[in-house]
Amino acid sequence: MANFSYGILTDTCHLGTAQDESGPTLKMLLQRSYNAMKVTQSTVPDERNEIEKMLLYYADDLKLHCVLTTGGTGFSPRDITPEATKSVIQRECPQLALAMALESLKKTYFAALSRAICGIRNGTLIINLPGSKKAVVECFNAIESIIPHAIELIRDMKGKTIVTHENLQRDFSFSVSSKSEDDKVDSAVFVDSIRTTEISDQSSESSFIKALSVQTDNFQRQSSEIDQKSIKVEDDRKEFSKQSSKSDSKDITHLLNMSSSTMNEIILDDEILKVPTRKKSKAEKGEERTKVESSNHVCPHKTAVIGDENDRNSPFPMLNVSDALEKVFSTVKRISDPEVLNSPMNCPPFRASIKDGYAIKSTSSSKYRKVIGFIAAGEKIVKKDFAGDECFKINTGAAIPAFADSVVQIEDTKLIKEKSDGSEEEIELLTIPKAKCDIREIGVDLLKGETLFTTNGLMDVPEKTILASVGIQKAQKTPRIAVISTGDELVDPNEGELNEGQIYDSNSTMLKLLLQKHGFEVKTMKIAKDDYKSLKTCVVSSMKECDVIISSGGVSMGDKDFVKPLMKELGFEIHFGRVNMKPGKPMTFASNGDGKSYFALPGNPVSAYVTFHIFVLPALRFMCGFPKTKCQLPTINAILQKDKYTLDPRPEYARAKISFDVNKGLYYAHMPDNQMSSRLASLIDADVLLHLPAATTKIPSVNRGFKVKASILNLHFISDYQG
Ligand SMILES: Nc1nc2c(c(=O)[nH]1)N[C@H]1C(S)=C(S)[C@@H](COP(=O)(O)OP(=O)(O)OC[C@H]3O[C@@H](n4cnc5c(N)ncnc54)[C@H](O)[C@@H]3O)O[C@H]1N2
Ligand code: MOO
Ligand SMILES: [Mg+2]
Repeated sequence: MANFSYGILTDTCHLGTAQDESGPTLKMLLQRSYNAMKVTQSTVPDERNEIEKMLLYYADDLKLHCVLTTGGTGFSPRDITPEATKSVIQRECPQLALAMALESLKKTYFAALSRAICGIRNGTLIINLPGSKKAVVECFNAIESIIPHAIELIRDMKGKTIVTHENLQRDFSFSVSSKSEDDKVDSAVFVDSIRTTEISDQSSESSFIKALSVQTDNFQRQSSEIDQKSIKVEDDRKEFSKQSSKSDSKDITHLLNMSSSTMNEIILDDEILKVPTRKKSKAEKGEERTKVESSNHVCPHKTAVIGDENDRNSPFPMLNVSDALEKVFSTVKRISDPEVLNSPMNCPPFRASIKDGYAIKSTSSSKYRKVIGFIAAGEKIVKKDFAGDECFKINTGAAIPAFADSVVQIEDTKLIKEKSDGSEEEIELLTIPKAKCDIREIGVDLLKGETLFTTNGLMDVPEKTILASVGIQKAQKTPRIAVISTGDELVDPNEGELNEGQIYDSNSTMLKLLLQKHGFEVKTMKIAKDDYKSLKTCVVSSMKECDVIISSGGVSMGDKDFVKPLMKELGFEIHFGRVNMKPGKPMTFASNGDGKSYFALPGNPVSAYVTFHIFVLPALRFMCGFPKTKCQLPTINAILQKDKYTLDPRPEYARAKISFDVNKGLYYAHMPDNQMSSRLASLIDADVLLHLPAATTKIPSVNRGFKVKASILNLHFISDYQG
């Protein structure tokens, strides 16, 4: 995301004598959500011309990308921010104000008393927000994800616009596909690759242009603000439309990604085809899936097809990873508002010596100084006055005597005389002392009242350490998490021997340790039997204690895979039940009205490991207040060191080792052949997850030298240094 410049203008009318909390909160939100580096903040009195002047200054002189006002939007005679805004904007954006109003009205009817407006002046987006801190947070959250995109549109940043717009359209997006499995994957991959913005590295040029073409078509239809000129690559487009037009309407229906509301328009090569909305399956209606699917067998070649009552395919549309992740981000709730923590004390709280040496008076010209005392760290401040030719021996970190103004380090002195007990009596200064030398002044590290940092639930070592340094004890605020393993075959590795047909439960250990590794605690851990009642008891009791449930197993097509029907029965909305990824296809995510999130990971251990990193970890970090940009695993680009790898029809997260060529500054990915999702051994030495694209008819495999994005799994992610 580009780093845009923001302005915050607080109308002081609502403040009275109180301090402005909304402005700083807003600044924090901008920094947290967009990593905003440039935020200009000021307050204005509730005078219309003053507000207008500041808005003009922000827009015309500073040319800020976006200005957010807080306060002055109400009904009282002093509330004139909307009027001031109206007089400077050239184009009004009423739907932005509506988006905020709709969100606020969910919280309180009093939101109807806001007259906030939004609009554009030249290249600057101006947004009125209410005055109260709480309302500012609510309104900002309502439009958080749309502001950068709005700016891109205003500034006519087309390249970015296409990518961002596609992200924003996730609820209405879909992958256009054709009859053959390969071709279907082909177009889905293009859409995914462009959406994840890693276009240039991994796609061939024509793939990229083709993807851009598909994207552009969709995008252009939905935004009248955007240049209508389409990007055409004739050959690719012809082939694409030829394949697409082969599909009958039933096929097209199956291929729609119906992740949210009923999408019944599909845009295909300049035509809008109306396709019938698919009849809901019993499972989607919340009826027990066992009745529908108890004897299911699904042909593996049709895994992306959405089933209905007449066939045995999964009724859940298969989302691509980026859409599924966006769904997670837009569903899970931040567990606490960010809070600015200020230092309750000065650091250091007293003048401290920076060196082991002598505390002296720099005002004295005496070369020789009598040593009249010894001051160690931790001792009280020596308050008594002393003569210019006297000094105190002092240790690093000890309090400077009240009447000393300088420290001379031991190295710059010479011992002249010792007492009979061996202690120092007189020294000679070898340098001319300067005032304030080697003294750490009060508050030089931190001033009382100075901002320490903005909290999020999950504090890292520097945050926890700085709190310790000022004596604040603050508990982490992380979600309460339940981990549930499902399966009749599972035996707790700490208990009992295996009988025939049984295996040890390794997912519980894995998920617990992964959560702990990333700073989260597990509140409850359970193993549920593969029967509906046992699973229900387990989930219901976990829901009482926890905000997040992470289960593994029981989400695929088996007649004992009860997780999805149970979610329905317990009132969860299933946001997705399949994802186009390998491993991890049956990955499921649901939430309920009480703000509980349920991540149902596939049972295969490696599938659970991968889906944890791709979905659960980012969600938990997001809940704790991290900006989206800091929720996912960090990535690098690596060069594949493998002669030929046949790509899967699904985009694959392959485990690989990384070596680093120190001279060339390049990362190389070494990928073992056996990537089976049951093979936990593939995780040993796995430094990264490679993002391998799905196979297409044109690119069925990748070779040595293929540049691939890789998500870093471990702190020590370089197994070998070369050169
Ligand atoms: N007809 C179809 N069958 C399957 C499909 C499909 O699309 N159609 N998808 C396959 C994929 S992909 C995956 S992944 C698995 C996911 O299955 P479930 O989430 O339903 O998990 P289970 O069936 O309960 O178990 C799968 C596998 O994992 C082992 N397992 C489960 N829990 C644990 C644990 N805690 N520790 C260690 N190992 C565990 C379990 O024994 C099974 O071997 O479905 C495919 N099937
Ligand atoms: O996609 Mo499943 O997660 O391979 O084993
Ligand atoms: Mg299963």
